[in-house]
Amino acid sequence: MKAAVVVFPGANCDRDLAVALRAAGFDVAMHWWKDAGLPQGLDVVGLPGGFSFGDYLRCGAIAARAPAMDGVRAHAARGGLVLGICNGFQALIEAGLLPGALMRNAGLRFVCRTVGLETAGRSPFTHGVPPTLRLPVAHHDGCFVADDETLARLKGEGRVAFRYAPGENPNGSMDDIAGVLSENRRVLGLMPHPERAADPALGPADGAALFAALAGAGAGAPA
Ligand SMILES: NC(=O)CC[C@H](N)C(=O)O
Repeated sequence: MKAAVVVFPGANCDRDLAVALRAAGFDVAMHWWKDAGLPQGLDVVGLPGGFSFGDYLRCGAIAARAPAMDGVRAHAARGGLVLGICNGFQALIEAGLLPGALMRNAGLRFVCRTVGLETAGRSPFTHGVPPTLRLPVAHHDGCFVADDETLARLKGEGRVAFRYAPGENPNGSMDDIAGVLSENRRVLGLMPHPERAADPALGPADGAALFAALAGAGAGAPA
């Protein structure tokens, strides 16, 4: 199984994401943001967390317009799997691959802590992931908002992949939304960081289940 991680200037989770994907069994290529055209035969494209282009304009706005994103769009259009974590989630929204917006946290502060999550939607990213897990968050623009119609669609179509556990919403996201899926459920944007909690040798490893799900999906397991 093949994966690529797109590296933007200012990304700080690209290596962690590659390590987690490799541990789950993927061959991982690092793909520089300014190179158009992703490697052939990819199962998964990962957009890492961080501060791409210094978070100028809006978080993820410049990354969304990088040459590599044309390849990401083409991969998604073919039904390929795309995982955007934190800044990667922001870039997927800015690129129009996921709906809604990620606004400044409700408390107007950078939030860096571990939060409880509930697995909500069925998808290639959640198959076999336990119903509750704990993952770290680290962001200042993580407050998911959407208009009423979009929110109703996301909920009605089971496209909320993860919610913050009751009382643990760190950023004021509507309906406690922590992660959303595309219409075909093969693009996931997730604010918490599974790649920072994926190796039991380093501490809690609830995030590993998500990469195992992806590996299963890449190998043709049911979504
Ligand atoms: N950890 C991250 O990816 C941070 C995302 C973004 N720079 C923010 O702070 O909201």
